[in-house]
Amino acid sequence: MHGLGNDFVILDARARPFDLPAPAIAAMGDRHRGVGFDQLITIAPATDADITLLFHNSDGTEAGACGNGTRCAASLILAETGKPRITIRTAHGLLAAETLPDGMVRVDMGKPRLEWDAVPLARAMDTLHVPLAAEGVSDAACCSMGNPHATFFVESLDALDIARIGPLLEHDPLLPQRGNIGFAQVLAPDHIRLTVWERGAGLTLACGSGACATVVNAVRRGLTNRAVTITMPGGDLMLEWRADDHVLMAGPVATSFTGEFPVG
Ligand SMILES: N[C@H](CCC[C@H](N)C(=O)O)C(=O)O
Repeated sequence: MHGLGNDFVILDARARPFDLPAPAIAAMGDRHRGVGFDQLITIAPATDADITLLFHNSDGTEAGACGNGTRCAASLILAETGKPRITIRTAHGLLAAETLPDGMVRVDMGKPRLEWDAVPLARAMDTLHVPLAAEGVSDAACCSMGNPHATFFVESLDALDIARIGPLLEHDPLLPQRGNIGFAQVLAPDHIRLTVWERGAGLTLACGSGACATVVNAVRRGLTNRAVTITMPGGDLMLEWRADDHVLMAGPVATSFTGEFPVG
């Protein structure tokens, strides 16, 4: 499936639990020799929710959150159960998802974490002004949506060589668990243009948790309203950082193909 070109292989492990080792995930994630994906999403049973979701990047590493993947997997369970709303157990807590009247899938991505050790950063500092820098960018705003995000607000995205500076910033020592790196251009108080270099997956067409982190950081910097459209290379997501601190994200989902994968 994909959400705005942010693509996923979604495995249903509810009937038969399995544990894929990191090298097997990376092999499946290889776009030339495997299936290829930004993230592998595993649907597992839950005792206190409709499902549990686990996320792995295409390099085999685990991620605590994945916004677009959550929307995609949620759409399967919403269709399967016929429920108007489902709950999802993730490493970032219990999330809720629903289908909107226009067919978009909306997820309540929970609350952002703004403390330096929650991002996490390497040492105590103000997460609104983090001295990360690379050619053309400086002064990041950081937060966690269950995974680490750094956002750079720039005059123009067109001047940046993101494929070059993205991996340098992802691996900066200030980010001990590495980071998802967002490059944001504020077009209007309700509109942001965003490209994300993802930890463990590289340049993506869209990133849901990155879009959540961007609206949070933009509002903290006084740059936008709390409700914004975020335009990424793959398309638009609708974001709202509500007064109760929850971040809501809505957008389209699509199924590319279905199949069976032998897990041994
Ligand atoms: N594509 C995902 C983000 C994956 C984050 C992952 N790259 C990490 O290591 O945290 C999304 O839509 O939120």
